[in-house]
Amino acid sequence: MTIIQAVQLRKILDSRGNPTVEVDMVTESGFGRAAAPSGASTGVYEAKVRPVDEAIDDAEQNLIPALIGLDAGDQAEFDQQLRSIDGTPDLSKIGANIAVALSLANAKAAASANGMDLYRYLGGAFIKETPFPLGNVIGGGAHAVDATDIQEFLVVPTGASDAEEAVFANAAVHRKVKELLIALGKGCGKGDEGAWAPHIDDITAFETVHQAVTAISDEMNITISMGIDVAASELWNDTHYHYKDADRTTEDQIAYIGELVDRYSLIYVEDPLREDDFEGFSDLTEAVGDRCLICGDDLFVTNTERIMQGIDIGSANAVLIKPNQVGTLTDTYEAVQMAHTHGMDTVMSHRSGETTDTTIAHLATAFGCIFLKTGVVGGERIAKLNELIRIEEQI
Ligand SMILES: O=C(O)[C@@H](CO)OP(=O)(O)O
Ligand SMILES: [Mg+2]
Repeated sequence: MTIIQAVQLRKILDSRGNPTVEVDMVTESGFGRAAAPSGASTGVYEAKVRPVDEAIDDAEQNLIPALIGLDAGDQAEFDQQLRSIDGTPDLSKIGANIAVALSLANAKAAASANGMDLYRYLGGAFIKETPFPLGNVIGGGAHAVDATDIQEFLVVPTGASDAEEAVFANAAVHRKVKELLIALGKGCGKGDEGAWAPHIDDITAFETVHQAVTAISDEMNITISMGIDVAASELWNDTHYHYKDADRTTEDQIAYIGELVDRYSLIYVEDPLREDDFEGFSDLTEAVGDRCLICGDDLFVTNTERIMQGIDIGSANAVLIKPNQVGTLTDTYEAVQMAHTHGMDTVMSHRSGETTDTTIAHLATAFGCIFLKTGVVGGERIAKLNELIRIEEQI
């Protein structure tokens, strides 16, 4: 049923118009398709992507033949094969883009051969809830030109009764933000992930999102909370965090983020400090971790060794999970397990360069992540949000 019979690789478009890899995997009675996403604000410790054309050529000659005949139902063995054929710690030989597309397609082929949806196949019989969507409504940083310094101003309807209501609440906030920006004379286009990308300072962005959240909370009668992804490595210039209106030392940055958490009741802060500053993260978590999730993205890069380093000194209370940062589903699963075992929450996340692949909605549900971070609008974002709604309907 699950013996791999054929694997096809192809180059497809991603949401930024760049090429990416898609894999079709066929087993005796199953089919799985998955595509690799890509980041703009990538962490330096992420697994390494290879240029698509050469990576596909190389894989067709040197990798795919070794995968034919393997059992897609044995995910750990499949991923181990990828790792041993690659032979590098960062998957730079076969390319993490090839690896992640193969690894996810393998799981989907196995699920399909078993006549199951991926979330059920991976999550088992006791899965009974989906995560809530966490989406950015204003953004800048590496995702838009001339917009905010902070990369993502996020919202999550923590008081919604289910994920479907939450998805629509986020969309309503996104619409309200547009209205408020136009009223400010700051009407604008969107960044890579569908968030508004106005030419405003960060505090104006906070105030605008806060106003939008308050209005929609009242209208829908649910609590909607705010969060941010600072993507601080992008602001760091060796000595300071460089904002358009200020330079902040690490101490200043920790104090500033702490103030923002209290001023805007932020429940989620991702990458408040640069990707090597485990200690700075720990100081911030100590200060506000009782009321806010401090989440490591570039800090942890979905890598168990780095997550363990953070656990040892209390760097964070949440881990961002991006399968393509680490390259295989087995490694992704182990990262989630390590986080949960140590009392940390996990947030499954899209990348800024995406396709209409919906796999992360299934993974987030199967793995018990608290949030699915995947934008609010835009075809490649709503593909995942709509899949979340379908999954919720089934469980
Ligand atoms: O920083 C992030 O969390 C991601 C997704 O929002 O951005 P990118 O994919 O560009 O790394
Ligand atoms: Mg991030």
